[in-house]
Amino acid sequence: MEVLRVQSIASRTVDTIPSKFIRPESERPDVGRIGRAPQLPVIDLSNPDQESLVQDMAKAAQEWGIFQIINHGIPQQVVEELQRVGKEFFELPQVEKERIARNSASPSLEGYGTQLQKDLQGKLSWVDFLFHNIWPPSRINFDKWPKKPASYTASNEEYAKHLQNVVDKLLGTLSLGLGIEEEVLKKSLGGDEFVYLLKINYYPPCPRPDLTLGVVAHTDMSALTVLVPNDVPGLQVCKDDQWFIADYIPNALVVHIGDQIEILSNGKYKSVLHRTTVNKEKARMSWPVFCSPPDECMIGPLPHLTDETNNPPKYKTKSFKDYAYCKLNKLPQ
Ligand SMILES: O=C(O)CCC(=O)C(=O)O
Ligand SMILES: [Fe+2]
Repeated sequence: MEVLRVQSIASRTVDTIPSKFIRPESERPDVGRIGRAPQLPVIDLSNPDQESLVQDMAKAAQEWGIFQIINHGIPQQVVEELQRVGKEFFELPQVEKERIARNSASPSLEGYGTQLQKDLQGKLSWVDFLFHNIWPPSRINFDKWPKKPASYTASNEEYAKHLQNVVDKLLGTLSLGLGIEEEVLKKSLGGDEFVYLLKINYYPPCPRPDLTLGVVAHTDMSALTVLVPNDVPGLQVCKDDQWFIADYIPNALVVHIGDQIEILSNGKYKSVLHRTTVNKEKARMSWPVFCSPPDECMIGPLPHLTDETNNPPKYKTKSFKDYAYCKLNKLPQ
């Protein structure tokens, strides 16, 4: 069955978009009216003063649930390679991309595709994507990795190798920020079985960016997400019930706190509500890596952080697999 991709629709539309992409007025990005974020918190991962690093990151995770990291140790050229090969993949002829299309009948998210979640209004989003795991090796299925360009595999493996150090540092620092031992969050999330799922979002240019959204408002179901953006802005974040346009500084990585860390922290850290807008002239792209516990891992508020009388658990304990099933099917948790 042929699936129509947003990229193909975009290449045929000049000044209108199909009605399936038009969001109800209350959901439109409303770029003219909403505010610009003062600046997403910036965390310097190379800060030698551990105490201030811990405090700054914990504050950002509590107040925003999202921050940018600089001096993260991933060489710029490794990030640029990741971007280059991903962009080249999306610029291939459609038949080439369809070779690794996601099988919509399979429970796996991996592969090239369009629209993942059932939208309650039956609306579509202005984005195509590619999903595949990049870590650990036991979770990698190269059948869903592009064969073109030829350097795709090496560039993604190199990025995954560097990313692990960053993720370990983030988890360690966030643990200390909760007043618990450095290794607790990582251990609770499956330790070395922690799964890194790369997504590439490709938002084609859109003649009516005022009417549609790239990704609709959501929180990530991961534990945390580390994202490389391209140079086209479009991320909006919700803080204290207000939407803001988020600006980020060049070469920073954007870290989202996801649902699993909100749950483990018993709500102290916030899973950020966010969405994306699209651009009239340029393709926007982003490379989030969703870092999540393995399917059978049980996640609930950490016993270190709760007590039945003063601070009872605010969330149920359940396997990540059950959590993900409810989230993707919009069922109560
Ligand atoms: O493109 C972005 O900046 C964010 C994408 C996103 O939120 C997602 O894919 O979950
Ligand atoms: Fe997201």
